[in-house]
Amino acid sequence: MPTTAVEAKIAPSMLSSDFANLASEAERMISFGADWLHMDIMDGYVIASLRKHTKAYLDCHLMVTNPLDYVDQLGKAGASGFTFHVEVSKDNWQEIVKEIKSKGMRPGVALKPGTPIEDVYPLLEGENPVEMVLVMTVEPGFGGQKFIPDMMNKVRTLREKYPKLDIEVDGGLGPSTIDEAAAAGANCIVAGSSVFGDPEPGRVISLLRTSVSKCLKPNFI
Ligand SMILES: O=C(CO)[C@H](O)[C@H](O)COP(=O)(O)O
Ligand SMILES: [Fe+2]
Repeated sequence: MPTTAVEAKIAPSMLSSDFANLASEAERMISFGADWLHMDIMDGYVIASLRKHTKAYLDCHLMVTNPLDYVDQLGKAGASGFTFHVEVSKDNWQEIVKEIKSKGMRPGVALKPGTPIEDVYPLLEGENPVEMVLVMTVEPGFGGQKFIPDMMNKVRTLREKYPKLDIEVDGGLGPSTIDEAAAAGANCIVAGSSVFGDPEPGRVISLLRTSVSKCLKPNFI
């Protein structure tokens, strides 16, 4: 299990950015105080082209059926975190995690709203555990959907069991939903439309961070 302190990580989802200006959009978010850039992946070309322009942590969320097919490609493209879905990796997650680590990336596992939290427990135990769990708070697919508050039960359960784990939430996060997610124990926050759609993205990033930081209990450290 991870032993480092749990920290707030704010990750604007580049799915909501202006794709024609990806490099300057990334630079803009980092200058506004973003910690990570969240990349929703269909293939690795976008990662490779953005990597040429930024040193930022590229937090890649693989919404694909065969994650193993993407490990080598994303490793070469310069991905930082590689988060695959538990629903498509029940039989080969150990091999996927090993491959991710061998390419120098950080493994994470995501689960869809209909998937029980117990399904990720095996991936957090043993010799080669994942280092982050991404609790989807909308159905994967596109930005701008409504946050599903029931998912906070999963976050709470996970935080109680794993005080030092990075727990990421993704979908519908913004000023009106962050307090609920932070109170449940989420520390990595993906936010697309709420950040890119605001005239002051830096203000939203800072608000998200403040909410998470307030809830980081001493026992998480
Ligand atoms: O994984 C995703 C969609 O499947 C995106 O990361 C997510 O939609 C972020 O966008 P928003 O904050 O607008 O909901
Ligand atoms: Fe995502």
